[in-house]
Amino acid sequence: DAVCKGSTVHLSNNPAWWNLSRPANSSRIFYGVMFDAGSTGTRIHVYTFIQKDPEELPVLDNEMFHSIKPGLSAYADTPEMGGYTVRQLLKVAKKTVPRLEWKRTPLVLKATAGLRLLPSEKAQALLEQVQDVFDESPFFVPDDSVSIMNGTNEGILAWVTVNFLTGHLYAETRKTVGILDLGGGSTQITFLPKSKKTIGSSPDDYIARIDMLNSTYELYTHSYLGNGLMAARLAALGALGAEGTGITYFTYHHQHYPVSVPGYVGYKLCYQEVLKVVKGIVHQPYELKDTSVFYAFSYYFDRAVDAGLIDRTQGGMLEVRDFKKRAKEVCNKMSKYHLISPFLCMDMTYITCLLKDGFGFKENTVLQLTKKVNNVETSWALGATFNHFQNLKIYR
Ligand SMILES: Nc1ccn([C@@H]2O[C@H](COP(=O)(O)OP(=O)(O)O)[C@@H](O)[C@H]2O)c(=O)n1
Repeated sequence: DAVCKGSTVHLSNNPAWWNLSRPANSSRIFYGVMFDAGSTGTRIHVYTFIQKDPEELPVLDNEMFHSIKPGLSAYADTPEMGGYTVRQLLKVAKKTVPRLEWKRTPLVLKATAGLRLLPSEKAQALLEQVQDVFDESPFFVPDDSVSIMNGTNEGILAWVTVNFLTGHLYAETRKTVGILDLGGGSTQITFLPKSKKTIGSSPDDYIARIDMLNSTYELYTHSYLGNGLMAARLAALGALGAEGTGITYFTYHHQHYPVSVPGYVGYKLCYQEVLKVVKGIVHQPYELKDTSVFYAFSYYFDRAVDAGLIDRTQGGMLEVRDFKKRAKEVCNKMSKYHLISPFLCMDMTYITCLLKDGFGFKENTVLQLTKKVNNVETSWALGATFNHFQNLKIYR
């Protein structure tokens, strides 16, 4: 299957990892299947792990990844069709996991902002359909395998994934990287504060403790529901009213909105409008100045590609000011960029506003834009799999 190409992870910058020789006879190979039911799409991750020592984190040997659009919430009124999309994705797991391993390979699905924002009976109907598909499958279905994940865990688990894949969780230095995730419905920020003041000056529910690899980390983390890129577009478009020129359709949360995209508003006016979605809502952590590097993915990555700031396959390093500079160019030269996406001006301006006036990043903060690290998706899904296998404990 050409779509489902696998990959092997080499963590060459990580001595603890590197020193592991090829699996001896005592090593066990096992698999984990995690579904990410996001607001804009559903994705399957099939992980192959090698466990040498039961006391240590397993080695990730391979990830098989496949995604489809739209997300489950698009089937709010036809939940059985939502179940069908999951059944289609399950074929990837059947192809990847050897038949003999099926009955001990767990299937887990976690839904994010799309289902959080639906009326609960509609969300439940979708989850029940997924549960039926899982129950009919030949795989192992643990208790609580189909659920809506809370936003705090979404941020923490993405932080775990990125720091695991970059080798930071093994290093003695306790140097880690922060993460910025911009989804369609919600957005997450998570980092390990260096200063006690950051923890002291944060609302209690912004701090979470996790145990992993014999270390405890006290993390700053928050998920803003309604501040994902599509949710923010909707809020800002409402604010801009009908002063625009062309009519276009904007589909979000299973609704098609005929919107008049402003022909020319310019960066300043656009910034004023998106600021209303951010101001007074986003908490600014005390310390963001020297928190080394932040990894930014999802829509941060996609829009940086669309705006020509980074290469789609390579990703790259940007500073916050690069988003601002390009947002101005896109908004003030709409004719050049309008063809790429009528929303690029608004999206780039929102990202700039969220980073600067939202979180309070400095203009020279470095953002590492990444889709994959060592060929594995930067997503909460890997961290959620560790959490499931009890290699990671979260306390709140
Ligand atoms: N494994 C993944 C998952 C999401 N994404 C991107 O994340 C963005 C949307 O995230 P989402 O649909 O999960 O949104 P939320 O439900 O988290 O708000 C899109 O840009 C996706 O392409 C990705 O690049 N890789």
